[in-house]
Amino acid sequence: MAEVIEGYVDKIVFRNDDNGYTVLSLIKDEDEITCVGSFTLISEGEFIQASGNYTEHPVYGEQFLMESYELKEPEDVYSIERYLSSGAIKGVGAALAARIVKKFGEGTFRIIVEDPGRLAEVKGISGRMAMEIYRQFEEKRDMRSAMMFLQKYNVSGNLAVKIFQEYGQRMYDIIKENPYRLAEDIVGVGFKTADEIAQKVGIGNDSDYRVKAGILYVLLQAGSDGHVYLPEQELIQKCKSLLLTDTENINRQITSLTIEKKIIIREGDNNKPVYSSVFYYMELNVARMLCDLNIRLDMDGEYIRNRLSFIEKQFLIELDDHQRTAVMEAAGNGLLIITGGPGTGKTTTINAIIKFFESEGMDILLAAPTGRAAKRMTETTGYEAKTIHRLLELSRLAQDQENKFSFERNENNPLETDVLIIDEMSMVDISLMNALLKAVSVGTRLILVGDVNQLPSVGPGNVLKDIINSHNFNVVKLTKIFRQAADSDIIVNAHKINAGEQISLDNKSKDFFFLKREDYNVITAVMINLIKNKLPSYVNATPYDIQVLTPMRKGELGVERLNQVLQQALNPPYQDKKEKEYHQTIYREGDKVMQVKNNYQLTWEIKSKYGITTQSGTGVFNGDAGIVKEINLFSEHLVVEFDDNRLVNYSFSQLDELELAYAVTIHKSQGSEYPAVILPILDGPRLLFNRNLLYTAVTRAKCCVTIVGSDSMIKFMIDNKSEQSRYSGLCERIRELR
Ligand SMILES: Nc1ncnc2c1ncn2[C@@H]1O[C@H](COP(=O)(O)OP(=O)(O)OP(=O)(O)O)[C@@H](O)[C@H]1O
Repeated sequence: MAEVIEGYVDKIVFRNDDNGYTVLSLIKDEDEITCVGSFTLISEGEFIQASGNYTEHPVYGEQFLMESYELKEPEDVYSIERYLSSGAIKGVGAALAARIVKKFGEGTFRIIVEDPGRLAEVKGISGRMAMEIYRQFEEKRDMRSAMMFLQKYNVSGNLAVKIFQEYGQRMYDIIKENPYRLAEDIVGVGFKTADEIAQKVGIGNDSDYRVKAGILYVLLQAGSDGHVYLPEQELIQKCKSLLLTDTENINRQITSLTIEKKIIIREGDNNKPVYSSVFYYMELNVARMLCDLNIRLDMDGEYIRNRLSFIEKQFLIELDDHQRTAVMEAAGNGLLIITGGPGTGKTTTINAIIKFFESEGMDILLAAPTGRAAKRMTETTGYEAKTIHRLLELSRLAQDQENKFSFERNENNPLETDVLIIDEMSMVDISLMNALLKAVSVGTRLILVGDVNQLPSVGPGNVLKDIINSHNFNVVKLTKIFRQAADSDIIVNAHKINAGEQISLDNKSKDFFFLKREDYNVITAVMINLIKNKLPSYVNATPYDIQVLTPMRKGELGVERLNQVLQQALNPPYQDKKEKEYHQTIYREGDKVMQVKNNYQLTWEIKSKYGITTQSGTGVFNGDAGIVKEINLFSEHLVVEFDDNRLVNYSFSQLDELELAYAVTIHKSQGSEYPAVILPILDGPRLLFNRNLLYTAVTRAKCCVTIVGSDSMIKFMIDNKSEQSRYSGLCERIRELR
């Protein structure tokens, strides 16, 4: 049986803004009661009637666990004054509250609502302020009504606040007429949520708003599959199965969206590509800016050759012909692309290029698309490399709008450098490329380095491949595997896989092993043994550094199941190790986890051994891996330690940004390197099991690759050249500009 208590909210002791979890002290007949519960909207000074039960917290003692509450109008002058002076109404402090109540007594709230102008009769309140008091008073009430209204549509408290803040009272009309606007205007509302609301409101399947929103949603989804556009027929088919409406209706709304300039159709092109306009202009810009940068720069060839010989002597290195050409082209062109597989001398070439420009007294900047790749570039060149996001100085983050960010460095404030070298270009998608190129002014030498055979970027586009295939720019392909690299079977096998040649699985190698096992459970048991016992000493690393990479998310050998099994084996429940279950995943202190989306707002700090913060910053990126250091069940937070001892606090409601990372997909592993990689390869979708995927997986390992599973599947993957195709028009856009 729930108990009911009444009192004033004296103080909000703690509030988690993400999930509304609140600890407050309530004054009831001069007693102070600690109440806890998830309520976003309770403010200090309010008089509430709460129902719930008293519980005993092991650390904090007796608490009242609130299940629900009702806001009561304060009934007496004392209460009214207390409410007004609580800070609930900004600009009204204790003295002013006392004067208002003295003047209007028990009728104060009625006056505020019905005749707010009269508040100006009180000394210190202008007519303007009177209206402001009214507005705030009403807004609180309105916000509550809005939340109650949205609750009918299963909209969470947090989202309801966002919706109300965006639209105010217009919210009711928008929800009744076109809830699909929510999907456009509010981060956190997608087509599916809007569609659910629309159904409850009674909006029909064929509604124009619905069909339009559906078309935009399908294009957005295509983007998350890596496509920059969709051919018209494919778009229509996808819309039909999503919306269950007829082709004619879809065609009509495609036309309408074209007129509104929300989408662009390339009528003349083969498969009639349909772009969301944002992507279309990105692609056009990238093509144009690349062509603009691609100018000949005046540098005497003989002079460069001499300088280079000098550098080679100085650093005791002899570049091969391709590498030398790369340095010459880098010096004489605004734009150069260098591509090659592992061990073909890309890093050595980058270093020679840096030395050359440095000896010319030029400014050089280095960057890579991910934190890990930037760190590696720093290590191999000895110069600081930043992530592209940092280089471009990410800025002005609108609250809660993690996808809407802008860069300080752009066409109006370009990077001040003579040379810019970007590594791991295969991971750069069309929107990052667009942002990058905007910040590079003509005359700067831009050098793009990458391995075109790696999997394409996670985000939309096929940027590196398209640039190379356009045959419009200077490209140096490095193909020779240098002697030192040729000693490594990881590198030799990677090149074989890429060339479609079968690899030897006879275990005569020192760094490439194959264990034939054909049963899921046996494969898992073998992997656990490798991680716990065999590999750490072999590669001189901790079990944490040994990474399982798998092609899939689902299935017996998919990321989801493997993470459960590996967690149980490598970090089982233990006495006082704290845990938190969230959406069917258990996070436990000591777990290996990975951030799965870019979050530019998350703050990190580095602490000294005395616990003092010595450095702090923002931004945790997709693919960053760390360890759960601490779980605090009371304040509902979890602390993860990432590379370089960066500590990041996650509220429990942010846990969907983290995944267990004992196993990760090969796609997610791009740009990372691990001392040892274990690949469970048995069976799965044929389209996915291709050469490209195996190549990317193998090239993630520095010291040792172990494949556990089926040799026939490995053979199949090497033979399977089919890549999942991506719809991207960058190559054509570049060619059009010739
Ligand atoms: N011109 C050269 N002469 C002799 N050895 C070279 C030359 N260029 C590179 N190497 C050696 O070949 C190996 C691979 O070179 P490097 O690390 O530059 O290649 P990479 O393409 O960057 O490789 P990865 O992509 O695997 O990092 C290194 O041991 C390097 O010292």
